[in-house]
Amino acid sequence: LLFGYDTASISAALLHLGPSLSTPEKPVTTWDKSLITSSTSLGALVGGLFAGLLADRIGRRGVIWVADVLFILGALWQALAGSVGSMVIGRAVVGLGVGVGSLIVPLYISELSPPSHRGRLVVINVLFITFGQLIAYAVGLILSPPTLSQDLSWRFILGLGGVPACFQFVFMFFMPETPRWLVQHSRRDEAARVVRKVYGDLSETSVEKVLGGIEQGVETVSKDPFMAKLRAIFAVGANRRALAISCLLQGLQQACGFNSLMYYSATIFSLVGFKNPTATAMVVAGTNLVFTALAFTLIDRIGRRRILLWSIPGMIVGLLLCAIAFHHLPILTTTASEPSPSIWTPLLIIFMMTYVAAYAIGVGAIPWVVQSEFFPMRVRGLGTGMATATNWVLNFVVGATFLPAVEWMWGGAEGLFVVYALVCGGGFLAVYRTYPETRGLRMEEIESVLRNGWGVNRGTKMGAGEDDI
Ligand SMILES: O[C@H]1[C@H](O)[C@@H](O)[C@H](O)[C@@H](O)[C@H]1O
Repeated sequence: LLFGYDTASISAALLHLGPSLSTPEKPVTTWDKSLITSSTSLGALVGGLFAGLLADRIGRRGVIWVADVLFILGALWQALAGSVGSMVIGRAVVGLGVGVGSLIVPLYISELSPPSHRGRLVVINVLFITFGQLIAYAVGLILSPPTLSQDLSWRFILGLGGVPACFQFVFMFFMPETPRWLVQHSRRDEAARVVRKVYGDLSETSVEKVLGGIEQGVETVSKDPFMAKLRAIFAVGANRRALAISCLLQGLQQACGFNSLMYYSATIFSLVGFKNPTATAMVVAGTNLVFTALAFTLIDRIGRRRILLWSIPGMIVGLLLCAIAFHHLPILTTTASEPSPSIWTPLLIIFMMTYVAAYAIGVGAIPWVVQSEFFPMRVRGLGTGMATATNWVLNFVVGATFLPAVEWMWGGAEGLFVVYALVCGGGFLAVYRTYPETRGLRMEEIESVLRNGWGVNRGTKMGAGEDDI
């Protein structure tokens, strides 16, 4: 929820922060706005890279607390910012929190949950990201002028991100550490207590079995120095393929341009003359939430691969239709000018909803699931870290280039949307050729599929079992 709120709240805030952060000599420019937006992604990249290492030292719970502190500090900093520079710092601090959260929360969920529930629980995480984004838009709508003055509105929209972090900070005292980390730090009794609590009615022999499995995995992991893991991830064919597919999917999730809508949809809608751009932008966030919920129900029934192969063509159609609509829409250069009524305005919303729906049902959620189930224990930390980093690097590129690209190319949003469509086309081919179906397969079966090379398994075997949690 915090990940979602803090990445999306910028959409409404961007509409109002200009006058507060401008000086007579230096008004806030498009570049400043891009920098303010994308500093969060850059912070997230750095945060994600360190989170894994920290998680092994101070525990998964400890790192969630660290993320909360960053969320709270960053929110306060943004709310009090007086210049573009200090705003960039505030957003980068929040970004650190987002990056730490984006790595640690799926890890925490997957280490704590029984393997048969892992995929769907990771989708719940994405569902909450999209819910946080919707809340951010709703808060943006409610607090925008005239409810609050222009200066107070964006300060409250961004500052409120600290509130859920305070709640989580307290709630985490009532949550357990993961059994895997406890075993790794020779706290076996506590680990047994957590396993009993999570699984409910497990017999003592089964608890021992689960703990035995964890111990085996932990042994191989802790004996490996970092360089050995690095070698293993590139030299072993199955690991290399797992890494390539995870990074490919995370890269596609961002390079398809979705977050340019998430961050800038209010700006886009105000440019094409919508009276209430934030309300209109809520359509984007709402569609994302609803179709991520649908993904939750479909992911185990239809299979990851098949959903992706439906999702990407839908995105391409949506993007090309948006490009056509942009081509026909005049761009307003001042907020005072009135657009002439045009059929393309409502059509643009419908086309964007098509794109967002197609994205949310597959590309929006599946990369997070795949990276949590593809890597064997030995390289899991490193592999998920690298895939998450790929996500944030491309998130940064898309966030930083959107406004300048639109400004240069305009009527150029259409050009950019065609570029996103081409990226999706490449993504489709890559997924079609390389990504094997893993629905219902156990960890070791996934490994054997990956060992045997690209795209060998199009099977649909059901019945997830236990594995090396
Ligand atoms: O899975 C999430 C989700 O799709 C969000 O809506 C998006 O903003 C994030 O970048 C992505 O990682």
